[in-house]
Amino acid sequence: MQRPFTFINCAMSLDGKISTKQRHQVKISGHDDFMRMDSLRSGSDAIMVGIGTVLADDPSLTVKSKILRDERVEKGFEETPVRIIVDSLARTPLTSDIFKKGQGQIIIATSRSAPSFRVQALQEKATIITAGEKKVDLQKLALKLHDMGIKRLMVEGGATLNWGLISKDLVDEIYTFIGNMVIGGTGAPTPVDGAGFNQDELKSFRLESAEIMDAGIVLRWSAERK
Ligand SMILES: NC(=O)C1=CN([C@@H]2O[C@H](COP(=O)(O)OP(=O)(O)OC[C@H]3O[C@@H](n4cnc5c(N)ncnc54)[C@H](OP(=O)(O)O)[C@@H]3O)[C@@H](O)[C@H]2O)C=CC1
Ligand SMILES: Nc1nc(O)c(N)c(N[C@@H]2O[C@H](COP(=O)(O)O)[C@@H](O)[C@H]2O)n1
Repeated sequence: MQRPFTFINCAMSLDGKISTKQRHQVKISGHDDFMRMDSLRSGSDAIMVGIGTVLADDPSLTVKSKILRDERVEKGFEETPVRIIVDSLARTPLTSDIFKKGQGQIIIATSRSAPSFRVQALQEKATIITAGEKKVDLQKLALKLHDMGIKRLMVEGGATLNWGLISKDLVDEIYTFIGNMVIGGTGAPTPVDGAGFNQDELKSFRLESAEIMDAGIVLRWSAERK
């Protein structure tokens, strides 16, 4: 299957949480890790998030460094990589920051269950891709994105989208920044939530690097294929 090289980047607390139990965004990374993330954004053809992250964090997903934006333009790319929201029911608010900041293509990946009035409203602002009946079929979406020229895809969560991709073997690398705070909370999201694997289904990743950064550490993992 021809699909983009896909990697997840996330930041978690030392106790393995990516936001609070109220799903409020937490600044886990420090300056250097945000710069590392910006550089990963800039080197990608597209950046993807789930609708849960849009509703919780309202991210813009733009490249923050002017130097990196200028480098992209010099190479003939848009300042901002393509931004993709995985949103089965087309719930993305029309007032989202993603529509207000940055340039370039925005893709909303929906399912056939999305109400047509919401799809029509979003069509004014974004390219709509339909894949799947109730939920977005991530394998079909990956194929379509590859056909559209997206060869390197950065995923910025959240917990449920990460599960959807990893459980379908669609992830090649994971970067995890581990920060120096404890968030706690049984219901607070972790890097990968969803249904979870049974013992005989666990996915393995190989540790490629570990680098002390800010007040924490950044790990890079690559998928071990069976
Ligand atoms: N620290 C960090 O690095 C980061 C933290 N976060 C945090 O994560 C939380 C958000 O995570 P979460 O609530 O899990 O939301 P996600 O961003 O993971 O979005 C999940 C939603 O995506 C949609 N979706 C559609 N198809 C699929 C599919 N096949 N598989 C999986 N999901 C699918 C579903 O909604 P629908 O059915 O409506 O389409 C689903 O509920 C927030 O608290 C945010 O702050 C987020 C990013 C990074
Ligand atoms: N890498 C990282 N470190 C943190 O501490 C974070 N809280 C996040 N969150 C992610 O960054 C997105 C914000 O993007 P914009 O600055 O709006 O472009 C947010 O939605 C999370 O995906 N990441």
